[in-house]
Amino acid sequence: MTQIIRKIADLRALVRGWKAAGEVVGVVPTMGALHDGHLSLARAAKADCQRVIVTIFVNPKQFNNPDDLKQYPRTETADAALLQTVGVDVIFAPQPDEVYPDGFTSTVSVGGVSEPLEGRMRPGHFDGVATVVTKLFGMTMADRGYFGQKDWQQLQVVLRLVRDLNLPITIVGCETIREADGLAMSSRNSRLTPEGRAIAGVLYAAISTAAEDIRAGQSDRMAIREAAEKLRHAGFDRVEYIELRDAETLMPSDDTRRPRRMLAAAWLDEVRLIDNIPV
Ligand SMILES: Nc1ncnc2c1ncn2[C@@H]1O[C@H](COP(=O)(O)OP(=O)(O)OP(=O)(O)O)[C@@H](O)[C@H]1O
Ligand SMILES: CC(C)(CO)[C@@H](O)C(=O)[O-]
Ligand code: BAL
Repeated sequence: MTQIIRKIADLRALVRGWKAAGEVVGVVPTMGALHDGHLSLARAAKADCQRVIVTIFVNPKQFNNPDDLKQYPRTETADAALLQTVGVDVIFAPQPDEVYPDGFTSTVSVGGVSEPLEGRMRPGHFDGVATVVTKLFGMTMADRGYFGQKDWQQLQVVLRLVRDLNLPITIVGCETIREADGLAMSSRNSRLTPEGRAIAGVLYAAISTAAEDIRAGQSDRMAIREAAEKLRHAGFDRVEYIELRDAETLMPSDDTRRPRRMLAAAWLDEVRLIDNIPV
């Protein structure tokens, strides 16, 4: 039976018991409105760990856009039913004042990898993510943390955070789960209109073709320009960025000996879609 816990003290008491019994604890941090992408992380955690905690917390500190925070989908009852089917032990779903009580003033800020791309477009976003993730690791005392590659830059930020602060947790990056047309599953997809949803798969198709063309010898700049054209032609409202970067540092890179990643963000129906693939 999946248990819902809202208080940090209750969670810690339970986890202490598990740890005393020598059990490995996995955590899957989420903001809820769960889909198969999240469930794949929970399943990966179940495969590796004796105990699995899924956290559901719409973290106000990582939203730079108040409308985005207000409109963020909240579906806790359905989420709990889904997590029950995966055999998750605990849903930790605290209220904001449990996580950020009066007098809270600390911020965790990861340099370098947090700064470009999402960091530039969503000022303060990764400080909010790094702060809450550090707190969730502390609250859950988990041995392993599961994150999706869909949020590639976030995964690199978390890996850097754990290395820099010597946090006693192993981070596992899990593959992006996609809809049949290639669209990366995301809670925000539910805000697309039927017309928008019909063209949203072009984002993955366009960056996949660009990556193939680059591997075949086309210039990075030309391949990226063609991908952006395809998005505009399909009906995307705005392409925020399509960039080829070092996969770990997220800095511009033409060093083909190191892993590189193509990352993109584009607007459709006032929904901001992101995606990324290896090159
Ligand atoms: N399609 C997916 N495949 C694999 N992991 C995913 C996918 N979508 C989200 N995740 C991962 O699930 C975790 C929680 O993400 P989050 O709750 O923000 O969901 P989301 O669907 O990405 O929502 P958003 O609309 O905010 O992008 C993150 O580690 C994220 O990378
Ligand atoms: C990791 C996370 C749960 C932190 O709030 C969030 O950024 C997310 O859902 O990817
Ligand atoms: N999925 C990353 C969290 C966010 O977009 O705020």
